[in-house]
Amino acid sequence: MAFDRLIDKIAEMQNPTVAGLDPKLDYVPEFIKEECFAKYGKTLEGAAAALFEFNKALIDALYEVVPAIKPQAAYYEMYGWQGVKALADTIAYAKSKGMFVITDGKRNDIGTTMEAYAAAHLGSTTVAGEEVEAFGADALTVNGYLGTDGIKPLVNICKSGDKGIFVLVKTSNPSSGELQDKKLDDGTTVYEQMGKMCEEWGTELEGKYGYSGVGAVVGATYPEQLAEMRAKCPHTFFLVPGYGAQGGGANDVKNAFDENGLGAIINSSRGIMCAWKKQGLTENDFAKAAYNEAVRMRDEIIGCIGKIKK
Ligand SMILES: O=C(O)c1cc(=O)[nH]c(=O)n1[C@@H]1O[C@H](COP(=O)(O)O)[C@@H](O)[C@H]1O
Repeated sequence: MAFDRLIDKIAEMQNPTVAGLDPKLDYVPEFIKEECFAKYGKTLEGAAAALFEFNKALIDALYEVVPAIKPQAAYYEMYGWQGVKALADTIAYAKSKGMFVITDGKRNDIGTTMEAYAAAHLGSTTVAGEEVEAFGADALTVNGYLGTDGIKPLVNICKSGDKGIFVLVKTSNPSSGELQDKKLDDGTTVYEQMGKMCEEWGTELEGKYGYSGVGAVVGATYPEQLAEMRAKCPHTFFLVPGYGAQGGGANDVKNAFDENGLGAIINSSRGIMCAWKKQGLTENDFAKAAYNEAVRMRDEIIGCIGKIKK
């Protein structure tokens, strides 16, 4: 099961974090952009080449200390098909370095269309009888608010292809409570209900460490809800965004973990990509700064939760 592989890497590295690769062109240092624009012009192709060079340098700096990356698809799609190719190339490169890849697409649709998304991001696509992998991530973020029809196709592919999903449960953004905190007739909240559905969907994808292949997204910006959901969803592995740039710290995310330090992976995107700004370094040292920040983040979280035990 895919999250068993992720847990193995987390425990081996003693690092429950994921580096978010959300590379706006503004974050890419001038020297990389100049090289790429000289080669391809100030075009989508030039921009996409710059994103990939930036990502490659970050992956090279991080892969020995950070178990996973999470590229958010929007930052690639905004540069057209050339950007989407940079996403595919980034996924392939991270996998070649042994990293676990979570594509952040927050996808959802009705059953048949969801099957197409599932094939695109986690499974394979049939071309004239040949099975071809399209993006090939290990896991995908999804929106479960269309219900079981939108999740079932993913569960099937996760089962056959050793993949996982993270379903949005309690998101990190300020207005997430407008809908997710609403109380239902039985007194529970909408996000609680979604957590319960993750537990149910996950029964088909049991893992050896007690966590299923159906994970949940719960934001670092809501530490109380993190604790509540950790207790209520004992088989659901959490992806926790909101650390760093959105204000979350180690104390806010510690509730996401179980007594063995398992059960969650904490994301930081801008905090890692733009770390040089806070370290008195120049943008040319962005990769070194990203490494420093990844190590600091790891040490801060491990300092709070203790050694990770499988
Ligand atoms: O699914 C996500 O990853 C996600 C869910 C959520 O509730 N909040 C959230 O910030 N994210 C993503 O996590 C990343 C956070 O980025 P930083 O705030 O720069 O660390 C972005 O890619 C967001 O799209």
